[in-house]
Amino acid sequence: MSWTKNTWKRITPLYEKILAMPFNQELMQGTLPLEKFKFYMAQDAYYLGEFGKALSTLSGRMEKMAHVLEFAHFAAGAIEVERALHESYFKTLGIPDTIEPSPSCLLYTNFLLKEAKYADLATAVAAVLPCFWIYKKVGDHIFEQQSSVENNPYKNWIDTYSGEAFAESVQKAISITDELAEQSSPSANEAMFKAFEMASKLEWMFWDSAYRLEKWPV
Ligand SMILES: Cc1ncc(CO)c(N)n1
Ligand SMILES: Cc1ncsc1CCO
Repeated sequence: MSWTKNTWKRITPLYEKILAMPFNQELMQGTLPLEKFKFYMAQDAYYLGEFGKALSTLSGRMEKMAHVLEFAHFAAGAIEVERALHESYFKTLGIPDTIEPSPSCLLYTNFLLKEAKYADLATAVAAVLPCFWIYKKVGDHIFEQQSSVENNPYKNWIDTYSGEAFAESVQKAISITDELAEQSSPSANEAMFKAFEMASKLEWMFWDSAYRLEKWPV
């Protein structure tokens, strides 16, 4: 079984917890309070900028030219989505331009930047994969379930992550990760799993922190 197939099997209980989160359930129903969505949007803009830098670092660490190029495209894609958020939601929702990251957001982005720079290459790639794959799965799930909901105010968000362009990137990221896993030892494959699992937990925390409008304790 491929590394990614095996990993998805092991991560499924956590993925199901993510689907059941009130943030995602209410986003799907269109009932998520706007204040929570605005908080999420602002934090996600910060996230996408740092995520873009992590992908850029990974691009420069790749051995195959095809992979250098793919990760450069991913990095550009993340920054373009960030830009698009500023052009659409930021203007209409009146979100300020400078964003202080919440504790969970900073924890997640710093984890990704640290892995991208210092982890073994295969582990570093496994650390960024949940950002692609979990969003694709959540986006598809919400898209399939929301046909009964009319005029969902979060349609734009849903369309981004259930769309064809994002699907192509996700498929490429999955196949590069499997290629690197095949060239790695069983213990390296387990280190990859640990990084994937950590990033998946941080995805859960990111949604949870938005729902709670997380603040710094001091
Ligand atoms: C927190 C988070 N993870 C993943 C994605 C998908 O790029 C996103 N926009 N935000
Ligand atoms: C993972 C990801 N999220 C937003 S853009 C992007 C890279 C795809 O181009």
